[in-house]
Order: sequence, then C-alpha cells, then structure tokens
Amino acid sequence: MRSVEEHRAAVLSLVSPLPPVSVGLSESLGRVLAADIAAAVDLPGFDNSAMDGYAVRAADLAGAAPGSPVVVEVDGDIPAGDTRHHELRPGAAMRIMTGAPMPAGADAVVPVEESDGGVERATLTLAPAVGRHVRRQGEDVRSGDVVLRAGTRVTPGRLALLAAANVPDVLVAPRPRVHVLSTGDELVPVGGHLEHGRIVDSNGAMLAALVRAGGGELVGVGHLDDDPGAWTGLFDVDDSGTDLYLTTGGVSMGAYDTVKEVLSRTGGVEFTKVAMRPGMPQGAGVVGPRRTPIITLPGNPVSSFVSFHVFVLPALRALAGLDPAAGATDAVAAQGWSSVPGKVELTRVVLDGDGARPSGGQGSHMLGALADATHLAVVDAATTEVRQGDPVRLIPLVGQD
Ligand SMILES: Nc1nc2c(c(=O)[nH]1)N[C@H]1C(S)=C(S)[C@@H](COP(=O)(O)OP(=O)(O)OC[C@H]3O[C@@H](n4cnc5c(N)ncnc54)[C@H](O)[C@@H]3O)O[C@H]1N2
Ligand code: MOO
Repeated sequence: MRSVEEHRAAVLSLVSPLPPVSVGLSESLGRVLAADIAAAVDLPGFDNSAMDGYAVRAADLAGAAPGSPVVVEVDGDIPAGDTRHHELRPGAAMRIMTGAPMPAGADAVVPVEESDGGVERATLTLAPAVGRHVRRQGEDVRSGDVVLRAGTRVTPGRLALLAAANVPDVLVAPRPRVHVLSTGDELVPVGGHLEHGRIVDSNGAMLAALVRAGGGELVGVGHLDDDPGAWTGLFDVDDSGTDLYLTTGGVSMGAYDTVKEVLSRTGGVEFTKVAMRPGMPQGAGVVGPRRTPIITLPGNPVSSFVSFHVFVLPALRALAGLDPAAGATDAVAAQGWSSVPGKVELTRVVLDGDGARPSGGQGSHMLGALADATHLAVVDAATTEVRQGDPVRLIPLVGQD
C-alpha cells in the first residue's frame, strides 16, 4: 500500500502551474495575489484636514480658550477636492473641510465646534497643538512600499487599500478549470425520483462545491452510468478548457467498478490503495490527447470528501501556482477517540475553545456528521488511541474560513 505522502507526490507530479491572470480590481475579491503589490502613491496623498474647521498656524492661537478667544481673519474656503495651492497668511485662518488639502504654512486645524463659525472673521476658542487634526502625507502608506504580498487573499479591506493606492488591475492566481464526473447506475440527480435502491448523486454537488471553495472553476458536472460504453470517446474531444478531471466511484474491487476497468485499459491512469481511512482506493493519471490530469476518487461520500482535501486541493493549489500545502494547524484533543492501526486516519472533528472532538459517526457514508465538521484530524498510522489532551494536527476544511 502507498503512503499518503507517496500518493500525494504522484498526484502532484501530474500538474504544472498555470500562468497567473490579470483581473480588474472589482473582480479580485477572494482571489489570491500572484505578485507583490507596491503602492503607486503615498496614502494620504497630501497633508489634509481630519475635521471641518479652520486651518491655522498653531503659534497664532497660543492661549486661545473659551474665556480668552482669538479672532482671526478668514481668507477663504478650501473644500475637499480643491486642486488649487493655497498659502496661509500669518495671523489668518482658512475655512477647511474634512479631506481638503492643507494650505502651505498651516500646521493645525481648529474644529468648527471650537469657533463662532465665522466666514470672514472667526472667533476661535482652542489653542491646537502643532499637527492637531492634520492627516500627514504618507503616514499610512509610502509610495513604493510593498503593501500586499504574493499569496495573500484579497479581502474587502485589502481591496479598499488597493483601490486607495490607485491600483486598477492585479495579477492573481488562476482558477484551475475542473470537470467533475460522478459514476454509478444508482445515482439520481438532486431532486429526482428515488426508487428503492437509488440514491442522490450527492458527490457531484459536493465536489462541485469543493472545487469552487478550493479556488477552482467548474467547467462541467456530469454523470456516467456503469456501462463501459458510456466512456467511449469521452476524452477524445477538445478539452483544452479543462485543467483537471475528477471522478467519483468505481475504483474499488466491485464487479461494476467501471472507472478502474475503463481507465486501466487506457494505460495513463494508475490505481492503487493508500494507507489511509477513509479514502483507501485511489487512482490518478492522465487522459486524452492533451494528457489532461485526472484524479479518480472513491465513491463513498466521506471518502471522496476527505480525498479531495488530501489530494485534490494540493493539486488545485499547485495548478494555481501556490504552495500545495494549505495551512495545517495544531490543537489538542478535547476528548479521546480510537483510530485504525496501520493507516493514517482522517477523523472529521469540530474545533472549538476546548479543542478538537469527533463531529459524530465516522462511517465513510455518514454525511450527517460531516456537516458539522470544521477540520480533519490527521492521526498517524502508529497511533491507535488519541487521548484527551494529546496534540493533534488539523487540516482545515475548505470553505470554513
Ligand atoms: N471488497 C472490497 N470492497 C470494497 C473495498 C475493498 O477494498 N474491497 N473498499 C471499500 C472502500 S474503502 C471504499 S472507499 C469503496 C470505494 O468504492 P468505489 O470507489 O468503487 O465506489 P462505488 O462502489 O461506486 O460506491 C461506493 C459507495 O458510494 C456511493 N456513491 C458512489 N457515488 C456516489 C455519488 N456520486 N454520490 C453519493 N454516493 C455515491 C455508492 O452508492 C456506494 O454506497 O469501496 C469499498 N468496497
Ligand atoms: O477507505 Mo473507504 O474510503 O473507507 O470507505
């Protein structure tokens, strides 16, 4: 049997990074930056007022207070967006609005609340410190500084920074294009009629969601029944719009395990057992004239889900030009549980303030317990008992963050 690491390496050997793509800023939300981004401008871009009030020289207002106001001449208004360059006369003030550029010579702002609101002449009742209510050019970000590193996901806050820094387009990791194929005669589309013996094709919906949540683009979701004839010519079409095929089901030892039967014949796909639970039967290789990578996942829903995180997600990340290893975290076991000997067990757990605990029944058909899980706990092959308080390595489930 192969180890998890050996099979992951075999899967990763099938994929090469796709080129990064340039997207407009509004399209960049949720994408991962493919290059460092330097600010093209200072932020703020110029000294400006943080308050509606009067731009002044602080020295002119020494001693100003409610009981000892200072009267100044007002030399005009500076609204936000004013592109003129003003110079403040000594002893005078200018009305200034929030965000408006400070006039040369001014070094503080008196808020309008500390005045009589005068337009030609104003009575000011505050002696501001130098710099009071002035937002300094470059105090937030300096032009040329790297503001976001390659590998960073664009969040609304980061998008705001890029917008303020006047960056219209960004280079982001591409979304690998994935075609999902469910297999099995027993499958009925979601919402379909369930005769005795039939089940819903939940893996198709699940893998489509995982692909999207994992940074891929879904280019097809199909279903093949267990007739080998259904595969004829499937990969002979122009599939230049597909970077990866994913199948579920039909890779074990059954009499109707068609994926294994058909793709073993083509020669490009290797089927193997991996020392893990769930997800033991696996396959990976290439199909079609372009030798497009394919990963064949086991049909049991939880096995397929777990295998996605262990093998497919690293492949998607590698295709996107990212580090295949998505950040694992460490925690402690909030309760004990037993684990299968000789295989890595990927226990579906809920992580909360007390630590990680199994999210419920661990059968590879049990989606009920999967729905609550937040992480996979990686229990190594030599461990048969996880005890309360033991350290555990956790792989976060895609789409939880
Ligand atoms: N004799 C043996 N039997 C099995 C072995 C083995 O080593 N020897 N391995 C078991 C393990 S472990 C797994 S995992 C499964 C993998 O089986 P397949 O990949 O061949 O999958 P199927 O047999 O087609 O289906 C298994 C199970 O999953 C359900 N299924 C399949 N596709 C879907 C779908 N799209 N949506 C929802 N559910 C699906 C299917 O109905 C079966 O219940 O093999 C074990 N057997
Ligand atoms: O290994 Mo299978 O994937 O447990 O159910």
